[in-house]
Amino acid sequence: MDRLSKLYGVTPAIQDVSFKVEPGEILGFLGPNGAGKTTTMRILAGYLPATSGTARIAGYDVHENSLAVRQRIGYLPETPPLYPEMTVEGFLYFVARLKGVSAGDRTKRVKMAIARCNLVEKRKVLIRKLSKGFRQRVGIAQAIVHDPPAIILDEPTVGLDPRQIIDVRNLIKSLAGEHTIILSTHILPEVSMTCSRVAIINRGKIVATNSPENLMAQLTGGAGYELEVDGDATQLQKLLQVLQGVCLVEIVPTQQLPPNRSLIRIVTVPGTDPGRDIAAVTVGAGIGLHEMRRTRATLEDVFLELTTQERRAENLEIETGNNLAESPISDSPSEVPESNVSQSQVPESEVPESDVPQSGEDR
Ligand SMILES: Nc1ncnc2c1ncn2[C@@H]1O[C@H](COP(=O)(O)OP(=O)(O)OP(=O)(O)O)[C@@H](O)[C@H]1O
Repeated sequence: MDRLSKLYGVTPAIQDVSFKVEPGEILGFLGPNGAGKTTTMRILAGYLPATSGTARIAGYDVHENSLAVRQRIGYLPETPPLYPEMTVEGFLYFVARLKGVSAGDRTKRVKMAIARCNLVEKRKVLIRKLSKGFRQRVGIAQAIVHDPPAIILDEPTVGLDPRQIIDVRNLIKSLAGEHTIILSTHILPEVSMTCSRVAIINRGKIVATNSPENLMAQLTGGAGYELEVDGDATQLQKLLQVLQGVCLVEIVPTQQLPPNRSLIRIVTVPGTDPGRDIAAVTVGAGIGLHEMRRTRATLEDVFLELTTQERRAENLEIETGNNLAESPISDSPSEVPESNVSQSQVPESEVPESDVPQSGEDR
């Protein structure tokens, strides 16, 4: 996707969003609430027109060829588009037909989706009788039933219990390779556990794209060392603080060390490694060094660093009055929400239930 923007009325929900997803990879689209994830997912899925910019899936422009795109993607919106009075199997036959799977292939595809999503025992059960975790699996099954090359999952684990979350994450991981997956989430561990690459969005703008490991390595906001030393470390703190490559030295209050021992946390300057000097200064000062270990930035550190940097810069601009043209994204809905979505772009999930068969027998 290239420089995708969406205005709701005059309020920008996303601005100049660009990223590329390689075949077979799982890209995590990570951002806090209201960052613009759902808006981006819906544009990609061909259900919402962008105000400007372009996006292509499997070579097809999501706006100009939205029908072709919808046949080539599986989309799981935040609320799965399920029909409670249908059986799991009946619903999947219905979706397969809707997605253009030929009558001859339907049984094979439905069986495959049921098996992939571990729904064999539930295939004859009415959807309304399923737990949330199983419904989510049905949601994923409907997204893969037509074997699309790309799958778009909007917050796929929201509202699930820890066991269900693990199951759904494993299911998603097992789909990579065969399918290209974009998964939006505001949950950090979801990204590090499931995704090979991450795009971080904050207030409508992409602030970083990389593998979780590279992000953690590059933005070493929390990287450095932890030292366990004998006695009071106040003097050592002063000596370490002036070393080249050292950003911050703090004595961490902890009950977990034996008496007369101190824990020191050192944050280092990104791209430097003053480990040898830290050890030399400590030992040279005659201080007993029990342990010295490296600490690395977590994805959480990276995320906080990126999202708070933006906010800090923005606050500064507001304070100096430079931000009048670019007002921050408002959380209040504008008057022109979905009205610019044409009827043909309304997803199946939004089809009134009266328009769909009420039994699972429509094949
Ligand atoms: N239909 C709409 N009309 C007006 N504003 C909207 C509409 N939908 C979303 N917005 C606004 O656009 C911004 C981005 O919303 P979006 O739902 O894309 O974010 P999100 O990252 O998916 O958030 P969440 O994780 O809370 O679902 C928000 O400020 C939101 O209030």
